[in-house]
Amino acid sequence: MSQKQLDQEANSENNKIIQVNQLVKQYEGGVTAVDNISFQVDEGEIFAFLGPNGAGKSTAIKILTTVSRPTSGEILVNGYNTAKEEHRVRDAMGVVFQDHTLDKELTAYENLYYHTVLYGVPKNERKDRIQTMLDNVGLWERRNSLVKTFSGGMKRRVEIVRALLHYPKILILDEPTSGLDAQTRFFLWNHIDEINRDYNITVFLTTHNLEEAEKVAENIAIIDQGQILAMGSSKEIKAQTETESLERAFLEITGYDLRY
Ligand SMILES: Nc1ncnc2c1ncn2[C@@H]1O[C@H](COP(=O)(O)OP(=O)(O)OP(=O)(O)O)[C@@H](O)[C@H]1O
Repeated sequence: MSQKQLDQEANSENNKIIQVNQLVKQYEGGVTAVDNISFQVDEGEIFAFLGPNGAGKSTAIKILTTVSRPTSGEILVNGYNTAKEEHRVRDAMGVVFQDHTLDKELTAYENLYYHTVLYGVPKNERKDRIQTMLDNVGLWERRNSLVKTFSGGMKRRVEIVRALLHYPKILILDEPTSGLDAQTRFFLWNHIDEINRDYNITVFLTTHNLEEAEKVAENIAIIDQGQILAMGSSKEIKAQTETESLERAFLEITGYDLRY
């Protein structure tokens, strides 16, 4: 048995679908955006990665999603190294980035179809998957509209569909609800919760909305200045800080000073 197979067997045994080991990222000019962090995410859990502006969340997500490489340390996704086995890692995950990334000049259907081609979804399954998933977010009727005519909430719903079309094991959401109205936020969190429960998809998310994180996440890591300052369930973090809400616990842990 190869080392890779042994590693993967070990991972599946203890169910750690994301393993972050002593991760460091230094940018040119000397900023240490991620400063030796380690944590693990169990398969099937909803994990929230929280921190103030500039804490290092996006930097860590870029490494996790193979967009950037670590200075040292590593991230293993489903047993594969994000810096060395990019394709395997990308196949295992669906990503919704903070900024909208759909092609505005194409229709919703065209955007999604393009993704199924790119990710090798079998040809005879493409239309059905798109129809079922667009239906689930209430947008099948709008499939032939150009994305540039969509509201922010509609775009986000299409982006979540796109992230799921190739049946990933992990869904990565970087501030999925920022700038969206209460109705869309309510809908999206319920949808994410449902996907997680029905298909055992692991969800790794960042958000500045701590109330929403508290409702949806089973485990939370709080990062600031590149370092993890607290980790556990919302209940555990509140108990550690003797606070009543995650928002207050977060402020106690990361401090009350404004960030630049
Ligand atoms: N390309 C870059 N070059 C140099 N420094 C960078 C670069 N990208 C980010 N940084 C710095 O690294 C640190 C972490 O930034 P990062 O964007 O990862 O934080 P964040 O937690 O995602 O913040 P936000 O909540 O505002 O999105 C900050 O000090 C930031 O200024």
